[in-house]
Amino acid sequence: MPNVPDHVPTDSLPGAVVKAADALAGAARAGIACAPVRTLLDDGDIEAAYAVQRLNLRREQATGRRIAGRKIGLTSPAVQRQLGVDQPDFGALFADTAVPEGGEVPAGRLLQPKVEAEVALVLGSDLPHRHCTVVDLLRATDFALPALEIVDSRVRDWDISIVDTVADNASCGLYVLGASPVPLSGLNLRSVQMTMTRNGEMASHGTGADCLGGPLNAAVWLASALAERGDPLRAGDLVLTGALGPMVPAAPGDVFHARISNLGSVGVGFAAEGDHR
Ligand SMILES: C[C@H](O)CC(=O)C(=O)O
Repeated sequence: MPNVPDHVPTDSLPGAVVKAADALAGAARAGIACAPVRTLLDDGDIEAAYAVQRLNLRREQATGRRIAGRKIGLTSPAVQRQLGVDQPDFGALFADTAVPEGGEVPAGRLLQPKVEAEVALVLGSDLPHRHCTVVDLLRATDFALPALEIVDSRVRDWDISIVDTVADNASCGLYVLGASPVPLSGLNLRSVQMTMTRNGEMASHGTGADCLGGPLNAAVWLASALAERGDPLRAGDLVLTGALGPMVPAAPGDVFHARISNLGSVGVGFAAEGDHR
């Protein structure tokens, strides 16, 4: 039995949900990816997968970790093709998973990292409406930033279905924010162009429109989905709106830089193997 905090009650949850949550939490703790959890849950049961996600988030919060915002995943056709899924999902971003702009990801911190570039939004007001509109979102957003999300999977070889990735907190790993916040006024996020290099070579590109037709559409979808579940976005939340282009696997020693037009640039490195600072 994996060693997971036992002070979050699980009595009211189906056994399969607890078993899947234990498998993913155990994999994260041991640093050894597990078998897909879709075999434990009913085929395509996305709500059960969100129940798994919520249980493990509650367990982490019970250890003192703080949720700083949300990520949207699987927004771009390129990423959907890479993973064989056809709908967006969401997960939670912990405050302690932020990497400073230009910083380095320590060796061994993640199991199977991949990097993607996206638009981040920071909210100045709550978004409590089940039918959030673009206007609600525009009024609630303080500023945008370029971001790198370093996704990771606790499932062996990224052998994931939508159920696996939702259960696994939408494959969250770490994230990096650019240094200069940009107000939304005058900014057309649909038409921004993203290019990302790995070790100086072009590795991924896309446009704002590649993210569910525009990062604001993705954020509206998220705000409505969370309000519907009674856990709305709040003032101060960070939202990673989803990849603008394909994810790129990261190896020790790699350096990534992304530029998003009108937003700026953001970069991160991966420590060389054996460099466990
Ligand atoms: C598997 C991840 O959710 C991919 C992601 O973060 C994205 O598409 O964005």
